[in-house]
Amino acid sequence: MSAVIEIEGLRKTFHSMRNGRRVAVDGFDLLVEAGQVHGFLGPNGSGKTTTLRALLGLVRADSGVMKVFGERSPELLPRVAGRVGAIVESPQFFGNFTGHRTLRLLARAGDVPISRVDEALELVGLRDRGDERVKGYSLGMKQRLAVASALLKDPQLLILDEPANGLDPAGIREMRDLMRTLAAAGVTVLVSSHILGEIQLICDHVTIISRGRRVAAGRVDEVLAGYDRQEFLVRVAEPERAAEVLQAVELTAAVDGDALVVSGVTDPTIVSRALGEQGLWVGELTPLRPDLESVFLELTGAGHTWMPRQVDGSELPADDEDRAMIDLDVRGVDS
Ligand SMILES: Nc1ncnc2c1ncn2[C@@H]1O[C@H](COP(=O)(O)OP(=O)(O)OP(=O)(O)O)[C@@H](O)[C@H]1O
Repeated sequence: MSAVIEIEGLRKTFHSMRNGRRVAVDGFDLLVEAGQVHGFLGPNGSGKTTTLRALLGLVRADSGVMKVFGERSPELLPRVAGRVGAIVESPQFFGNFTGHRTLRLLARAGDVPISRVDEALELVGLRDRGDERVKGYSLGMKQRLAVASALLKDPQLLILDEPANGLDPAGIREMRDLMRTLAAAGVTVLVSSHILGEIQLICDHVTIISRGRRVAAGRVDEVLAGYDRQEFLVRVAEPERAAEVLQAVELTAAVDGDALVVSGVTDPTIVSRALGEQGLWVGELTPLRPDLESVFLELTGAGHTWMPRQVDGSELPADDEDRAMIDLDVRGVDS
């Protein structure tokens, strides 16, 4: 699979009179391969926008190597710019223009055939609303119009910074469907978000950033599997006695309300057999799979004291700040 975006050792420091020196991105790596819908996940202020801006040459990096379609960015980005659509800063549209007119103007300015306007509107599901003024659009429709503007040149790579920000669940669902449509059409998508449920539903790959550093990367299912504690929820009469029975067969069992959470279960029949032999009949035995939310909380240190680590197992340098509570939006997204 060919690399579409490669970032190695990106570092960016901001200096301001008011806040002094602030390291926004600190030796960050990212690899996005062709055909991926890649989630770029991190809490507020973790460095996502700065990374994307540096990649696109909107802000100058201190150090690091960045490539888009194999070309050094930002120096040689113009060579591949025609293959890249990006929305990193929300575009402002004229409210009095229709969606169609807005895109026609952008198409002319970008030397794109006007026939692409209808195609782009169709892709984002605005074909029927293209003749309405933008000021009458919902926030979700405006976001989709922004995506349509990035799709005008029929890009092979689409970079979207927080496309679901501020959207209601219906808007998020529309945005998700749109990204799936684009992926099915062969567009590689990099989408940043701090909404975990969204990334889990939309993306096949994920890179998690915390305080400017990569703390995990890989296929979403593999990242999740790395944090599977082989836990099961067990519903049984007399959960306290059941916990003792399971502890006697060297399982870790904790009473949770009227049920038990048992960890380290390699074979669930061991649980049902051990309990059945003591006359405790299992009413429910459900695997508790980790979701991105719990993995994210572990990796970024909230609520846990162990060190965040990379997917390759290497530890990151100790830094108390990494364990600080983070401003995390754990909104779920209904499918
Ligand atoms: N122009 C700037 N000047 C000074 N500091 C900045 C600037 N841009 C970003 N930062 C700081 O860099 C850090 C990373 O910010 P960034 O916007 O990249 O995070 P983010 O992950 O995109 O956050 P969010 O999810 O809230 O958009 C933050 O501490 C932020 O305050």
